[in-house]
Amino acid sequence: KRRSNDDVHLVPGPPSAEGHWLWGHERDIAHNNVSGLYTRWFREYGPVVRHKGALLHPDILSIADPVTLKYVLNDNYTNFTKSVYLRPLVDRLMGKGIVWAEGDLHKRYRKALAPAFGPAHLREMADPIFDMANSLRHRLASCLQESGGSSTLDVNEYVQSFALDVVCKLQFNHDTQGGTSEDAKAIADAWSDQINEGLKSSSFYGLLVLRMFPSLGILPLSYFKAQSDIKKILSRNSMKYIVSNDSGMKEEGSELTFLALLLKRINAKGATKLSVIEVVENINTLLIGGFETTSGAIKMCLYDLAMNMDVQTKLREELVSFGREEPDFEELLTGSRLPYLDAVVKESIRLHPTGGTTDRVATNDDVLPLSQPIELPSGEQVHQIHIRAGQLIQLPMRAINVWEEGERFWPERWLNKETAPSKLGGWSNMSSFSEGPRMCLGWKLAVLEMKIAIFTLVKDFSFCDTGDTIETRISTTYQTRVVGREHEGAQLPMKVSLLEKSG
Ligand code: HEM
Repeated sequence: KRRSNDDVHLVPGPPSAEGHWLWGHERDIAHNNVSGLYTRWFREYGPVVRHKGALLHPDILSIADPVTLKYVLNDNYTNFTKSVYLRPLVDRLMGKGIVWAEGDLHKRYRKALAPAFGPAHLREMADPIFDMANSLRHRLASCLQESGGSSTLDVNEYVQSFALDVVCKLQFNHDTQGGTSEDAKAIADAWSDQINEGLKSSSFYGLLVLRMFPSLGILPLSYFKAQSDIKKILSRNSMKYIVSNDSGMKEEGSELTFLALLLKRINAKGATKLSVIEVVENINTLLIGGFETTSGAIKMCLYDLAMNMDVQTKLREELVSFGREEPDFEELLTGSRLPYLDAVVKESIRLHPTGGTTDRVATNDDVLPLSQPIELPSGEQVHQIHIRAGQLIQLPMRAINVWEEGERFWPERWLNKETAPSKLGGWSNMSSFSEGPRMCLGWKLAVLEMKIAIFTLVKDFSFCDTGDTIETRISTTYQTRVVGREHEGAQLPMKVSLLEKSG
């Protein structure tokens, strides 16, 4: 009945026979590098692709067409919610905050949270972020000095401690002392447990079964338990600051923490009023949303530089010749004085959108517009796709970004209007932070943090490839591990050396 009522069956895609009878194409997607299969399919079949779902799930649509994306994420976004696969996962990890919310609740949260990311507040964040980047630089330098100036390190670990440092400082004005405080250790350990659980094949099957039977989320499986543990730790942490009335705010108007800003909403009147529980769930959301994604982006940028030493050298020359210890907020955000740093960061975010992939489900029947018609074998052209309520749509961000622009790491593309991406919506015509009314709220902070970290680290250290083959997988977000040493879990080894001038 479904097939006769919509156009999904007309959309081209990989043959059903290529997919597993029970797991469809979804198992192959999960067992390939992030977005790897989607990239191949978009090239082969065009920017809208149909593939087979697991466990007899109706066919799934995956989209890279800019016109269709704009329709789903922007023009008619209220008709497309996150799926029963994604929302419970978000709830288990961080609660029913802004990432989980839909409809009016989402609008209310967005209005309440947006001021935390306004320009005035962001400007105040740059100095503390530089302080934490310098403390990371010292930690790394002293570790390398102990081993003669050079060593193979899991860059993941160092960058994660920095990102956690930053987010705890901005949330609560809590100093994690380079990730060594009790609170920071509890969060980091619980986080890496759930990432490593998520990398196991069992979690892939577990999540698909859960998509079919959402109520099974209460089963005591280790992956689900690891996710709930994170939420418990985060909520306990947030409540501690709320109950002790220590929001980290020193005085009105100065160093406003996220928590202080949100606590003001408890006494607010009207649409932006929040309850204590709503504050906790949103603070948890900002902590996780701001921690893992940004640390992933910094680590992947260092990896890109390690794999492209000519780019690393060219970038270092720009940073060293900058002339001052630190660029200011505007110089960082606009890239005006550091154009190559800006290009490197954009190129890395294009190739490694650390949010990984996201999805949407149509709540009502709808018609998807296309930028180019689909040509059927009969020669007939399909100019739009009728879909039914319940249609699942995948948005594989990496494949979307590389579909027209290519997979080569080439920062120079951003230095010229002719070669810079221009077709997609979202920041710098990329899907990495999504687009429309649900676009990433923290994108400016993420870019600021990334640039500060890369600026500070690349001036003083060199990052080289170890020769290990690195594979990328999604476990909540974009993860890396070493082929042949998958059992060691998420990691990103690199040979890091202290450059002479700072020795
Ligand atoms: C490189 C780092 C980051 C990336 C790649 C990233 C990516 C994304 C993406 C793709 C979404 C949309 C997800 C969807 O709708 O399905 C999103 C939403 C969101 N992000 Fe980020 N993010 C990053 C950093 C941050 C930071 C630093 C924060 C805040 C501290 C943050 C807070 C949020 C919030 C609150 C939302 C929900 C927005 C809404 O639904 O209205 N993100 N992010």
